[in-house]
Amino acid sequence: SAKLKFHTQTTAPEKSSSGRKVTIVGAGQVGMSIAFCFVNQSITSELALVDVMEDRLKGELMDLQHGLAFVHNVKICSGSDYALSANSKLCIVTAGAELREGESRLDLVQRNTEILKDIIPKLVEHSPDTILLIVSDPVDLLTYVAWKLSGLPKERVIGSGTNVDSARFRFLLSERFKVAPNSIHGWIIGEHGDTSVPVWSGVDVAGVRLRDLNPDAGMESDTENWNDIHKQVVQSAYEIIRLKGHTSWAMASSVATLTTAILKNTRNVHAVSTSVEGIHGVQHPVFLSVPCVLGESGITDIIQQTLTEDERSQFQKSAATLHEVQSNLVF
Ligand SMILES: COc1ncc(-c2ccc3c(Nc4cccc(C(=O)O)c4)c(C(N)=O)cnc3c2)c(OC)n1
Repeated sequence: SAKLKFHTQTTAPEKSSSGRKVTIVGAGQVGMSIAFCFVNQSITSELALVDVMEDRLKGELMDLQHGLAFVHNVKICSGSDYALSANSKLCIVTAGAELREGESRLDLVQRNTEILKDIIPKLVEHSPDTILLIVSDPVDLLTYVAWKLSGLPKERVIGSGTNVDSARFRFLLSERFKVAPNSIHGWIIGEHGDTSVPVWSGVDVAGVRLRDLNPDAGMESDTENWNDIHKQVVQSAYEIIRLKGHTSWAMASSVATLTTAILKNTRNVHAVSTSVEGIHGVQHPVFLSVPCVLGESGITDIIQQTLTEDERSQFQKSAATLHEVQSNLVF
């Protein structure tokens, strides 16, 4: 059969992986949006898609591969065998049960804990040096569960946390400031979702602090109602799910940025979920989002922000709630 003739130039064996291989577990809306983002932004040249639904995976693989002629090449493999994830620098976990009618978040976290009990040990078995990035919800609790199940050092178990919340915050601020979202510093920390904490004292554009323009910004007394923006951030996930059924694009762009920081060791600072024991007076081993420096070894440093008494107490209240739920988890 017709075969290209090579003048082979090296006797070196083909390397087991590029050192920047990424595995995505979960071929749902979020997992595949991340994969599509990776292929189009050339985030990595080696991608493994792992899930239990083999037919779905095969279709997604074929559809992604058929677009490779238009972008930088990516070696993509897929299947239900976790050996496909071997030698991954980063494993992104988007798998998980969807909230069912009448189910509470606690029920969901127990079901998803069961699922992580199957997934995490297999990922670590095939990539003992990997970094885990947990996206499944409730992300702060599931990142703690993944850390306990993996046995990895805490700097290598990261939750997507409030990275998307902070991006939504910066987008909504950009609509009022009339400048681009990536020109605005704005941090949402703590628990991803309902009880996240906006750090209003940290909102600035080119060093011009919102609190210097409006000392009441973020307070109930604020006549300009800046706090409505945080309320919109909390509501937006529910609103998007009501309107389109799920969220995907912002999370995919967020994960692509976090992955780039890790693969390229950029030391960019992102709001992601990490162990905050000893931070802002938290005594328990819980995972919440704070500004973290991301590099090739995972979370190398946490930026110590100065919080107001109110921000600090909100943060500690979230920590106490997560600690309570964690103590009821069976795994
Ligand atoms: C002990 O052996 C074993 N084997 C497989 C699983 C398991 C169960 C559900 C999984 C899973 N979720 C899933 C699969 C099927 C149904 C549901 C659901 O929400 O009903 C959720 C996913 C995913 N992509 O969301 C990915 N992997 C899974 C893996 C498992 O979970 C406890 N245990």
